[in-house]
Amino acid sequence: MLGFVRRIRPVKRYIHMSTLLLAKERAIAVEAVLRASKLCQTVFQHLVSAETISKKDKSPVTVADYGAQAVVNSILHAAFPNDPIVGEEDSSELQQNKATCDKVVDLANSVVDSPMSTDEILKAIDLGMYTGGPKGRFWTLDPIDGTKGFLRGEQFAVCLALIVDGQVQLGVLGCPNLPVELSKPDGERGCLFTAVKGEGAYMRTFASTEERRIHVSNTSNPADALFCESVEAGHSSQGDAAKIASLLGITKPSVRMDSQCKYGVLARGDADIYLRLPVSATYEEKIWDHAGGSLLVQEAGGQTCDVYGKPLDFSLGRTLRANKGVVATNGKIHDQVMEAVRKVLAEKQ
Ligand SMILES: Nc1ncnc2c1ncn2[C@@H]1O[C@H](COP(=O)(O)OS(=O)(=O)O)[C@@H](OP(=O)(O)O)[C@H]1O
Ligand SMILES: [Mg+2]
Ligand SMILES: [Mg+2]
Ligand SMILES: [Mg+2]
Repeated sequence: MLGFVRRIRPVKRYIHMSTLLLAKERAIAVEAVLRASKLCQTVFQHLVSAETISKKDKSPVTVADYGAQAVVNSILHAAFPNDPIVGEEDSSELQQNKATCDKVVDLANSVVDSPMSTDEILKAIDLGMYTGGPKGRFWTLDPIDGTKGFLRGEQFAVCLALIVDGQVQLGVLGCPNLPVELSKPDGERGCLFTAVKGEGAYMRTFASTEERRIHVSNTSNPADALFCESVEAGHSSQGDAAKIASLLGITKPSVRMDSQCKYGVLARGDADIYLRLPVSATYEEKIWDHAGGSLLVQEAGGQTCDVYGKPLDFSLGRTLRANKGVVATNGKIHDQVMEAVRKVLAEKQ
């Protein structure tokens, strides 16, 4: 009996220690995402579309994008100085525009404890230039995912994830404009989703620190499923999503939403399928657009893969270059959804 106790004790201690270690990363990530979300909310509420700059890829980038990346990166760097960061933005264009740069500095300093100089802010943004890869640990940040949603006054998210040896271990999504209950759009808004690998998925509101465990839906008949997809028609790939829905017998209109908020609503059971079909042969999905959200769905009991059924591979650099598109479901209807995706994609060959 004593021998048995001796054998299990070290195991217990190991589990406890690993949870504690993860707890620091989780707490810092939550703090960073909440502060960046606060910054985004300030801009969101006083949005002036003239403040957007057109980047080469024509996606709108706002002062909030840069400010949020500066805030998250500086908080991460203070807590984990050796951790590299794969962030969406860099400061090259910002450095050419002093007026925007001054706004970013003021905005970032409005949510951090110790004010940073312009130079410190630019350096913090550029901490995000890591290339990613298969070894070691790094963070990946999308300071505002769904910039188009942000500019339209709809859904956007601050998305942060920790990747260790190619596996997503922690994901935190701040969704400042997401209704706490999707069916009550006039009710409270602001949701924070957190998932640690092996420890489940959680949601809290911005107004309260109380977390509740979340789970995907129980929908087991694909015909009853609710689809969630991007607002951009282009991401639905010329009616292919509609064909897939029709093969599954789905008659309900899809919920269209920008950003990784889609993973959040799937994880908490408000939708059953998130479909992201490949938009072009050459587009590679970015790791920061999927890392946190895909872990969240898995930890809530769902499944994620690409349109060919391959696991999302976060070990190949800044993009998911081995994958095409994304399919995320509540798990129960995953096989039927994948079968319909296969059929519709095969018709195109
Ligand atoms: N051509 C193309 N194909 C696929 N994906 C693209 C493409 N262009 C951009 N992006 C990325 O989509 C991110 C926004 O995803 P959403 O799901 O919010 O899309 S949508 O805006 O509702 O269409 C968006 O993230 P943000 O830039 O952070 O908003 C982009 O990384
Ligand atoms: Mg972008
Ligand atoms: Mg994005
Ligand atoms: Mg972004």
